[in-house]
Amino acid sequence: MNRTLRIGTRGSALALTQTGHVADALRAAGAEVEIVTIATPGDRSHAPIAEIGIGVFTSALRDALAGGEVDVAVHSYKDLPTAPDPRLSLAAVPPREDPRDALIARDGLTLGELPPGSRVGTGAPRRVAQLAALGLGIELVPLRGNVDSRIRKVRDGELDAVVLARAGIARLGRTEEITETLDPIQMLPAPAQGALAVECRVDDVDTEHLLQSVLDDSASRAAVAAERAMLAALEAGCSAPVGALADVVEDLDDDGAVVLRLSLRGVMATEDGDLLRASATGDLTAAEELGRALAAELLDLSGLAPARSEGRS
Ligand SMILES: NCc1[nH]cc(CCC(=O)O)c1CC(=O)O
Repeated sequence: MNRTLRIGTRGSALALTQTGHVADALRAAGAEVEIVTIATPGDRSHAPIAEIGIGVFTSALRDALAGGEVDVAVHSYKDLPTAPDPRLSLAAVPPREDPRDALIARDGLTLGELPPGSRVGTGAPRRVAQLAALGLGIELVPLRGNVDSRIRKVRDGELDAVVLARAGIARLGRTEEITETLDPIQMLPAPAQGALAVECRVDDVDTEHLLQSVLDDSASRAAVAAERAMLAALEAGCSAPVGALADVVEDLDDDGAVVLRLSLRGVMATEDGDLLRASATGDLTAAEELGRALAAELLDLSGLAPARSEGRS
């Protein structure tokens, strides 16, 4: 295969950095690649994500890929809608960055050190629900925009702190500005946070094989598959108050041999702001079943579940 692969990306600093890493890995494997920036309506609008809808950052990129303008699309996985796009193949999930959320606060403060009344910026309902449940007496201020502009609000004194994905801060080379990485016991990340999704057209099998062999990490793929299956089964979409985190853990089988398994934790906020939590462990090869089972448990806890015996398709 000696054509140049055109890799589509959003134009934000974060997206360009992420895509740059993917391009470097493909070049190191001998491929010729070219990066093409695609503007998305999500980049142009300043409205809250909950208002402009799921997929604002990703659908223009997917259309450009399906329409043949580019051959590969690189997304932040957590920004993708849960519904599969039949035109495209998820060819690779590269090794995942640290999936946790992080605090950037004034004066090096941690969450527990923020005085009551502190103004903490975050737009995501998932983060709002989990921060509110900690009962710290902080004021949660709606916030969006790119990583740089969010951090600047702390530097400018407009906010006392912001909560962001650690992975985004790390990819921009700014980890030294983090004042606390939040423990998933307090703050479960968004499903697929810290992971990238690398797509190609479903009929482009040469590109699919190249992406898969050069970039795919099976442990990251399995962890993210469990989290996303949980989210999809909760029919929640990307801005709903759902957190999930799967870890690959070592376990012993019946004969005492070490096997790798997936350990999945999930949290869902009710309309009253209560947090429902559940966790389960399952086979690495049955990630989606594990995610669906945990979603069913959370729905049971919420009282919203259809009777288990009816099954959820
Ligand atoms: N929706 C915005 C978005 N999409 C991906 C990341 C960070 C990188 C990642 O999670 O992969 C961010 C910023 C944030 O949530 O702080």
